[in-house]
Amino acid sequence: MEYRNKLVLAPMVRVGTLPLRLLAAEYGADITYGEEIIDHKMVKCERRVNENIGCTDFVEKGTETVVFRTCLQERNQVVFQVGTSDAVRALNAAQLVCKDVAAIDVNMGCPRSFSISGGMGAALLRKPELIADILTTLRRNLDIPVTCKIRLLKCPQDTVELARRIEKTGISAVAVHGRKVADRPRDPAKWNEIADIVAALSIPVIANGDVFEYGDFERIKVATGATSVMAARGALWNASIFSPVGKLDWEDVKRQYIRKSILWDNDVKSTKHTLREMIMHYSCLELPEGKDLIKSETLADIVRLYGEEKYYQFVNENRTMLNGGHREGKFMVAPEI
Ligand SMILES: Cc1cc2nc3c(=O)[nH]c(=O)nc-3n(C[C@H](O)[C@H](O)[C@H](O)COP(=O)(O)O)c2cc1C
Repeated sequence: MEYRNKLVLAPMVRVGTLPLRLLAAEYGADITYGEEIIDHKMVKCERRVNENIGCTDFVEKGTETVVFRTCLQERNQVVFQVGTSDAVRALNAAQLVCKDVAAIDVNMGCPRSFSISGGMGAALLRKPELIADILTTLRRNLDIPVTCKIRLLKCPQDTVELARRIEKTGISAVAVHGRKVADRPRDPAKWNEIADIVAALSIPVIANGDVFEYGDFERIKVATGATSVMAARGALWNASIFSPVGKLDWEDVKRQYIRKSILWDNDVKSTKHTLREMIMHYSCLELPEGKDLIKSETLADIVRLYGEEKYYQFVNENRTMLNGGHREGKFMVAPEI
């Protein structure tokens, strides 16, 4: 996969499942990261081709829990992000999925206590030897590109030093979230500190932080010198941020997202969480839509809430026809109803 001059959908837990990834790609994202999946969880999964939906699932053995769902359509652009604190376990997780995705990324930026206490995410930033072990092990044993996503350290010079060590492992690119571990999302991203890293490295840097409009892609590129740009919240709120013709009305984007959730039978928790975030940004959860969404327990409830019964019925009655296209390498497109 080529990492230069790309628009990238950032990894987002619960949000970056198949419907949002495909929607972002339709609007113009070149590379789409999946949500972080912890290696412990992934190694308990088996790969299953899901003939009914027309996708490939990684399902926790002994359960029907889908941990990761992907499809042929995104094969050349989807990145599997793993949460890990151990090179061998990370490799085992990556080997399960590497034939179905375009690249593997290691999360080295997550500040949540769950990650830190497990030695994962941002905890890795303090362990350059372990970083080198994980990245080198993945790179030597996988045929697809390996990358990582970091945050800034307290001292800019230390971040540059760490980035140089990361580059030496031979990975294909590094994504830099321009915030420090202790920073909150409302703190402005430090584009100037991303620029220091870009200046020090030869591999592509993917700049991340505070991209909310299409024009911000160019602004952050100019400010940092980075070749590629990654957007998280801007894309979660309105996936058409990737469209060069400008953002579409969020109600239209929301409808497309719901239809993709139906088409790919998305986990209701993911669909609900993503819609909740959109509503909280553009509207208010206290209004009837938000209240009804909170009460929804199944995808069918969400279908009723948004008046998508006809579409739901069409998809469910025509899965065989839709999936036939998938098998032939064409892609599933349900007509407008
Ligand atoms: C809902 C949500 C979930 C996130 N989950 C992940 C994740 O799984 N892995 C990761 O590396 N970063 C995760 N992040 C961080 C984003 O990828 C990104 O680095 C951060 O939000 C800054 O980008 P932004 O200013 O465009 O939002 C998440 C952010 C949000 C808002």
